[in-house]
Amino acid sequence: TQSTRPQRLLSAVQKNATRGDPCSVVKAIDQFCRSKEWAMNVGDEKGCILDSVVSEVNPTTVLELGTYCGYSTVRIANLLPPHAKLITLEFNPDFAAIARQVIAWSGLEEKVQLVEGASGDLIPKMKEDFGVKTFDLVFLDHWKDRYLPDTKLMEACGLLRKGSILLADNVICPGTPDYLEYVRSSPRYESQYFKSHLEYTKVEDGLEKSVFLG
Ligand SMILES: O=C(NC/C=C/[C@H]1OC[C@H](O)[C@@H]1O)c1cc([N+](=O)[O-])cc(O)c1O
Ligand SMILES: [Mg+2]
Repeated sequence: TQSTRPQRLLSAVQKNATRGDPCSVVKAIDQFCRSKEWAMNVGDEKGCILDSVVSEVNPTTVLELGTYCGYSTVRIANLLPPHAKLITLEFNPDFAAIARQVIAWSGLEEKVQLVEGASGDLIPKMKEDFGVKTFDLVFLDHWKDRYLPDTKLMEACGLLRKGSILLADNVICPGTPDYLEYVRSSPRYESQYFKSHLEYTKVEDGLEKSVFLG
């Protein structure tokens, strides 16, 4: 039976990265995606912008929407302070299974809670089932047409506080026009665009950082 791209990505991590070394896991995935097969990880260029935002926010509670193979999960978790936690939601069980192994290889499983399911179903359960009050940082990287409805849902569920940061991938490519319009025009957000490129390509893409003003 044929292997899948996520399975081949995991094999590359297990072959080329050192167990317990998150940076070597990130490097191995980027090398695989540049030299072997493109995959929809945030990548090294946008990854540096992600790192700088995570370091600046220094969050205690982080939500990631769209785990895929766990690349950005590892990047974020690697920068978290000791008792901080990252909850990452993934709809696709095959992706989730690969991501668990990538996260384990990096040695960061203590900081990460990967939950399988649809963001629209799981977000309303964050307070009661996951003991979350509010999120300091949310990284949006799942279905592009879910960014806006899920943002409105987080607002409605009281999961954002004054100063909570939303960081959204792919606001240009594949693009999230309704989300971008919302965070840039709403008086409840202060937004900033970080111009970059679609992972492993020369195509323009970027990250949108939005501060919730309460
Ligand atoms: O669809 C993208 N991400 C959403 C992922 C969707 C899939 O993973 C989460 C969900 O379970 C679904 O199975 C995407 C697509 C491109 N792209 O260039 O097509 C680039 C990116 O960075 C992306 O995050
Ligand atoms: Mg993306």
